[in-house]
Amino acid sequence: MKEQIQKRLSDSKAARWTALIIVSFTMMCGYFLTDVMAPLENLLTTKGKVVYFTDNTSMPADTLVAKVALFAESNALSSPDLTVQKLEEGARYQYIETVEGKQETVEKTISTVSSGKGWSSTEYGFFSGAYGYINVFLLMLFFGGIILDKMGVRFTGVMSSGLMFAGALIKWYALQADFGDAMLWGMNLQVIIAALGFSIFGMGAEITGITVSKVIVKWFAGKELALAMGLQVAMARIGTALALAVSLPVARMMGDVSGSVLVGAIALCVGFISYLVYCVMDRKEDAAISAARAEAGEAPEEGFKLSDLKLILCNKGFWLITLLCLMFYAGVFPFLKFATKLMIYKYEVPESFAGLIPALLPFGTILLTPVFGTLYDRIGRGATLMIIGSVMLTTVHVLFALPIMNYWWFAVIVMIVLGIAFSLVPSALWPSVPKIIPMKQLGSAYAIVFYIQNIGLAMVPTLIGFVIDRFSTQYNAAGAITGYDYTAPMVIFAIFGLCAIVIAGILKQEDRRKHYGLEESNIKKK
Ligand SMILES: C[C@H](N)C(=O)N[C@@H](CCCCN)C(=O)O
Repeated sequence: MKEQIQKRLSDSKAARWTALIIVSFTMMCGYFLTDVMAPLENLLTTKGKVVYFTDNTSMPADTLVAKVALFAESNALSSPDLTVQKLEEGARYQYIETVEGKQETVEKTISTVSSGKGWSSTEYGFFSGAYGYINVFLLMLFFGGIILDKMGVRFTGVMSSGLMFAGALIKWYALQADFGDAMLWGMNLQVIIAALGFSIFGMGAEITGITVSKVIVKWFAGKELALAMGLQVAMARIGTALALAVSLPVARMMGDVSGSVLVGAIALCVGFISYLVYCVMDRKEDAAISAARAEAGEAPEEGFKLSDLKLILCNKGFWLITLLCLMFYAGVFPFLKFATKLMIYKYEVPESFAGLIPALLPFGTILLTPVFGTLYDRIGRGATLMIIGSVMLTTVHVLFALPIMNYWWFAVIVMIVLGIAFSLVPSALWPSVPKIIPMKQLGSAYAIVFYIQNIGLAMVPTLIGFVIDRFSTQYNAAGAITGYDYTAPMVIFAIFGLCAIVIAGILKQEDRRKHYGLEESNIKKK
């Protein structure tokens, strides 16, 4: 038996960590594209051009033109003959601004000018939720799990990472093209085509996600499984953090939001190639497994049967993990899509820096997810970690909802707490699935968890976008938007957190009854 174990490629530390890095890189590129539009919400929902000044403030271009004209008129200066088209980077303009109740003449220099798209918050919410539409409504994620268990990680991974790339290209095409006023289903045609691209991308990203999970279990079962999953999630978070931090600067530099998506599409092309490299390793690992089995006189492992689905679906522990995943992630990923604008309007952070505060969230998790993963590997307590994380998530959303402490530093502290919660739950949740479901059904099991989770990822942004348009947007007498009150959307996010606490509590009880081992360590003593 010992000899057989030595022959597997995954028994080489270097080989299994290399495999992990390669597949995690592909996933990281996917996460970059997933959140690349989040910091651009303000730009996407502004009509016409937006000017960014060197002092990191910004304003719609037509507002600046009007203010400059008004300044010239009230100071009896000759009219500047300025139009939005004539605004130039590096040019200085004077106008009147109300600072702390007093009117002051300010002089600002334009840093960059970018094109807004004039989407409504509902359109932005519809577009953000599109990530999950094909997965949920066409059951593609569900079928993706079956394809994974039937066809294996090589075929499925190549197919899904190819879909991510194709979806990103469609999204980029939609954003850089001009569709004029063309409408479909009551929405701008650009929104619909960009959403189609994002849906295809989302299908690829989720199927790649379950494939990568199966790859990690294949190489790390009985070894550093939670640490490996934690590191994969940490690399994914680097993708999210980079998206939140660099997306707006890139869009400003390239003069249009499509520039950031193009960078993501290029990264995905590299991610696709890196998965092809993993396939070479996987083929060798499979050959080693088959050879070792033949040598030991063992029959090849039985394949996945559709009847296996019943075993998954009848497992109460599995459903609790799935529902916890739905509620917890509904409170995090959709929140990130709206967090930059929350920073601008509730905490008065200049738009140029506003994306950096939500970016703290994934940055914190880069370090903490593997740390909590190691903790779970060594001392267990998985169900407890999930309860603590859910309590933190709820507290954070309640704090964001309350009309108190509207200071940027408070938002930073709360975001760091959210980062800890966002490390605790994923580092315990994902390695707990193989404790409840056997390896040969794992692809389908992860697919069902992801499927249910995607219902939240698809519907919650749409719901929040609608709630912001309907209940949070404040207007002046002339009908222009003056600000946003985020109480209602944040209360909705807090409710998801509350549900997560209840479910995590029941899961811990169920673990005590069924002995899944969620509170036990992962590393098997030899
Ligand atoms: C969005 C995706 N379905 C997801 O849930 N991703 C998780 C990581 C899943 C890792 C499973 N081994 C995340 O926390 O980003």
